[in-house]
Amino acid sequence: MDKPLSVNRFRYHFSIARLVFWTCIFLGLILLFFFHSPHSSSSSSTSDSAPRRILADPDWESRVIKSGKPRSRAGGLRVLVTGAAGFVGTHVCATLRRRGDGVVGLDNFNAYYDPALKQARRSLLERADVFVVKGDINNPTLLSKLFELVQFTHVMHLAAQAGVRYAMKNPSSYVHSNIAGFVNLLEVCKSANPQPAIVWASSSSVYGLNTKVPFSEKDRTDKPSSLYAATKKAGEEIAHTYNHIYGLSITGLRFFTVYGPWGRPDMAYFFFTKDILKGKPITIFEGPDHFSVARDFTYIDDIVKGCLGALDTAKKSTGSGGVKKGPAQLRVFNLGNTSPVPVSKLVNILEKLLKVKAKKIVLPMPANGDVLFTHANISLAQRELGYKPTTDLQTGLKKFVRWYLNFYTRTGKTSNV
Ligand SMILES: O=C(O)[C@H]1O[C@H](OP(=O)(O)OP(=O)(O)OC[C@H]2O[C@@H](n3ccc(=O)[nH]c3=O)[C@H](O)[C@@H]2O)[C@H](O)[C@@H](O)[C@H]1O
Repeated sequence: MDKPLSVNRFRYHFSIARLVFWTCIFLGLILLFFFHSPHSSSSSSTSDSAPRRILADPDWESRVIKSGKPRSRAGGLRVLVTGAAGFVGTHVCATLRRRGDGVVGLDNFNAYYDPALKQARRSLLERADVFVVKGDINNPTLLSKLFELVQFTHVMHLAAQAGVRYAMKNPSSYVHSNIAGFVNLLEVCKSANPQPAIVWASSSSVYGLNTKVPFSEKDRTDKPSSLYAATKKAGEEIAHTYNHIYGLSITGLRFFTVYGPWGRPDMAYFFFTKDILKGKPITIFEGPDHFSVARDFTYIDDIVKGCLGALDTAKKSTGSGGVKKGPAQLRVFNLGNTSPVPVSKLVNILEKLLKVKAKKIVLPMPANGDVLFTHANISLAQRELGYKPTTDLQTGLKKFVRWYLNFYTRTGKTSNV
C-alpha cells in the first residue's frame, strides 16, 4: 500500500514541477516576443530620435511651445510641419514663420541623401525661429506629446520617402514612410481635440502612364509606374478613409518636379549640376523613337505659395477625439508650372549658367519607374487657392545655380548625393 502511495506522490510532485517549468518557459517566450515585436519597438520606443528623457525635458517642451506660438498675426495658424528639414518643408516653415504663424518642425534626418544638407537647413530654420524636433512620424508617443504641448490648427505633412527610381532599391522605405507613417500621423490627428486640418504632399507621379495631357484632377490615377507613385496614390485613398470616418479635413497637393535653392541632391537638375562641374558624364534618358522626355518643372517659391494657399483655405475638421461630427472637406490639387520642358533643354540651360559643356550620354529610358512626360492642368488650384506660378525654368535654375555655387563654396564640400 505504502509503495504505490509514495510513487503517486512522487508522480504528483513531478507533474507540478513540470507544469511550473513549462509555464515559466511559456511566460518567458511571451515576454521575449512582446519586447522584440516591431509593434512594441515602434510604438513605445522613441530611441532613434526622441528618447523618453527628451520628451520629459522642460527645456525641450518650452522650445516646442514657443515655436508653436503665432507671433504677430492675430489668429495666426499653429502648424506642425513634418519633413521640416526637407527641401519643401524648410521653405514652407520659413515662410509661415516669417508671416507670424506658429510652426513646429519634425524630421527624422534620415540618410537618404546628405544629412549635412538637412542640418544646414535646420540651422537656417533655427535662425528663422523655427524649432525642428528630431523624430519620426512613425512614433505615436512623440506625435501625441507634440499635440499635448501645442493645439495645432493645421498639419503640413511633407515627410515622405521621395524619389521615383530609388523605390526599386529600397521598396520597404516607401511603405514605412508613405503608408505606415501617414496612417500613424492620421491616427494621432483624428484623436486630437481639436482635430487639425491636414495638407499633405501627394505627387504628379500618380498620373503614371496616362497619355492625355495636361493632367487634370478629374483624370483616373490607377496606372502608377513606380512603387513611389503607388504609395502616393495609396495615400490619397487613405486620406479619403480618414476624412470619411473621422471628419478630418484633408487636402492633397500633387507636386510636379519641384526644384530650386536648398533642393534635393537626388534629383536630376541637382546631380547634373554637380557632375557637369566635375566634368563627369551625365545620362539623359529618351523615350521610344527618340521621344524627348519632359517635365513640368515647378519652382519652389511657386510651390510654397500653393502650400500656403491650401493651408489658408482649408476648412476645419469636423470631428474631435476620434468621433466624426459631420462631413469634412476633402480636396486634391495639381501644383505644377503648366509648361513642360524637355530634360535636354534643362541640361542646355545648366551648361550656359555654369559655363561648362556637359558630357552627355543619351540612353533609352530604362524600366526604372520614370514616366515620359508630366504636364499639369492647374485651373482648379488657380480658382480655389489663388495659385499662379510665375517662375520659368531659366529664371528658377539661375537662382538654384547661384545658391549651389555659394553653398558648396562656403561649406568647402561637394554634394554627396
Ligand atoms: O513630380 C513628382 O511627383 C516627382 O518629381 C521628381 O521626380 P522626377 O520628375 O522623376 O524628377 P527627377 O528625378 O529629377 O528626374 C527629372 C527628369 O530627368 C530624367 N533623368 C533622371 C536621371 C538621369 O540620370 N537622367 C535623366 O534623364 C528623368 O527621366 C526625368 O524625366 C521627384 O524626384 C519625385 O520625388 C516626385 O516628387
